[in-house]
Parts: sequence; C-alpha cells; structure tokens
Amino acid sequence: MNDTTAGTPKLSWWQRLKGGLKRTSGALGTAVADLVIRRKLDRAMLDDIEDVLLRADLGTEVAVRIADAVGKGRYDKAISADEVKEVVATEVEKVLSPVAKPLEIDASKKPFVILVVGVNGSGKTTTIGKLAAKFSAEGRKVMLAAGDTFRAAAIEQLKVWGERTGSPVIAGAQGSDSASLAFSALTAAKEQQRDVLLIDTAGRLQNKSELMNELEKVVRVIRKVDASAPHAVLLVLDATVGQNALSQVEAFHRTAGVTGLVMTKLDGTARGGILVALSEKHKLPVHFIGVGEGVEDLAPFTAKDFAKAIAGIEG
Ligand SMILES: Nc1nc2c(ncn2[C@@H]2O[C@H](COP(=O)(O)OP(=O)(O)OP(=O)(O)O)[C@@H](O)[C@H]2O)c(=O)[nH]1
Repeated sequence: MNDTTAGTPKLSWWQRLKGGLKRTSGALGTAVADLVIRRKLDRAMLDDIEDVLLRADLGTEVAVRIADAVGKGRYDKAISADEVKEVVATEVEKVLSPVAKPLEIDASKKPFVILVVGVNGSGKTTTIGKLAAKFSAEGRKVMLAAGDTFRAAAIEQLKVWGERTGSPVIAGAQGSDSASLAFSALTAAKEQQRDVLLIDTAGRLQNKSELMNELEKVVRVIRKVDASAPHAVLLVLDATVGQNALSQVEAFHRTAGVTGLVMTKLDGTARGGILVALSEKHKLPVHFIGVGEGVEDLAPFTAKDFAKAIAGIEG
C-alpha cells in the first residue's frame, strides 16, 4: 500500500509500524533472548518474562497470561526466544482481535456525525484530514467543522486539510463558542446534504474540567439538531504517551461516550504496548492507526499485524 509518493520511495505502513514499535519489540526481543540463553524454563524465568512484558506497557493481566502461556508444557525444557515471541504474538492477537473493528458509516444518517476528541497534540486535526481524504475517495461528501476554537493554528490547519481534500470547512474566529460552531456546522451539513460531518474539538483549555464541560456542551448542542448524533465519537491517542493513555481514555469516555479509538504516531518512537493494556481493560473498538503525517498514513487497525509488530516477528 502506498509505496511511492510523487516518485519518492516510501516505506509501507507495515514497515513503518514495525519501525515505530521497534523500541518495544527490540527491548522485548533482547530481554527474552538474554533470559533464555542456556537456561531451562522455570518459574523465575517466567517472572522475568512477565517483568519484561510489564515494562513494555502490556498491563498486568496480559503479562501474567502470556507468561502462563509460555510456561504451559515447557517447564524444565530449553526454550528459544522465537518460541516466546510466537506466544507473545498469539496472546496479544487474542486481546486485540475483538477490538479491531472498521469504522462503519451508516449511510441512513445524513450527515453521519463524527466527533473527534483527544488531548492537545494527539493528532486530531491530522486524523480528520486523513479521514476526510479517505471518505472523499470513497465518494462521500464530507464537511469539516473547526471546533478547536481555542487554537487559531488548529483552525488554519483544518482549513488546509479542507482545501486539500475538497471538503468545505465551517470555522469561526479564535475563541468563539465551539458548541455553537458545531450547531451551525451540523445545520449546514444537513442543508447541503453532506454524507459525513467531522467535528474537531479542543484538546486543551484553561483546565481539564473546563475542557470536559465544553465537550459535554458540544454533544448536548449537536443533539438539538439531530437527537441520534454524534454517531461516532473517536478518541485520538498519541502512541508515544505510554501509560498516560489509560487516564485519557477514562476521562474522555466518561464525558463524551467514546465509541472508538485511533492511535497515532505509531511510526515514531511508539510505546504501542499500551494499546494492548487499553484493549484488555476498556474493550473499545480500535479503528485506525496513524503511521505518519501524510494524508495516506492512516491504516485500518489489524490485530495480527499489530501483534506481530509488537512481538518483533517478521511479516
Ligand atoms: N509521525 C506522526 N506524526 C503525526 C501523526 N498524526 C499526527 N502527527 C503530527 O502530530 C502533530 C500534532 O497533530 P495535530 O493533528 O495538530 O494534533 P491535534 O490533536 O489536532 O492538536 P491540537 O490542534 O493542538 O489540539 C502534528 O505535527 C502532526 O503532523 C502520525 O500518525 N505520525
């Protein structure tokens, strides 16, 4: 997929995902290789494997389960690092398979309203741009709402994405009320028979409770126009934040009723193990992963690929 852009050779999304998760898979691989050298498998080794998995952010439940699965039938036998990696990939895939779900656009909703939430800098605006490009390519008429009225640059950035993807952008001045902007955007999207309305939101206000109050207000106001909206609430998470992602999910889920996740920056120095801990705990659907800043750098989330990348298995 997308191996070239304007003639420049480009890494495939799989290569970038694998590269991004190298910090996790590399640390895991080295630690496991060190552990299994010239030793037979015993409880102490399983405890060490568990520690390695915990350091990779996979979460206690999953780490314990993987260590148990490694131990099954292998006590007092020599074990190879590759065997351990295979078990890691299998167990991680089991956690991720139930949450790897495509984002379904219900065409009977016109527009299908997608509210995009997440902390400052997580990649909301970029993800909206990528989604707008994807939906437009599928033949859907998209509209964007620049609901992050807190940051002037966010409004400008969304306008650029609008131009790039041929999607009209509803925007107000910096500091204007984002709930009334969402109201105007949904009204306009209905009038203009758009298929999808993507609403950007602020990731930072003066403080967290203000941010959450504003989000609640946006949802309330949207419902005045369409009681069934928003039809999807996507939480965008930056893969480099590690454990912090857990509290972000809790806060946004409580406030905005998150329906699905997008994890960005998996091409960087990602700490992708956290997605496994999140999936185990919250079981929220994961729709897409971001593997770069470009318009094409949004890939559907697939459990098997992600599990292999975490475990450091070639694919
Ligand atoms: N490497 C990489 N960078 C990304 C990805 N997604 C977004 N970014 C970059 O992350 C930075 C922040 O992205 P934005 O889309 O502005 O984030 P935001 O959540 O809208 O931030 P605010 O508008 O400040 O709330 C930008 O420099 C993006 O280009 C990704 O998947 N990979």
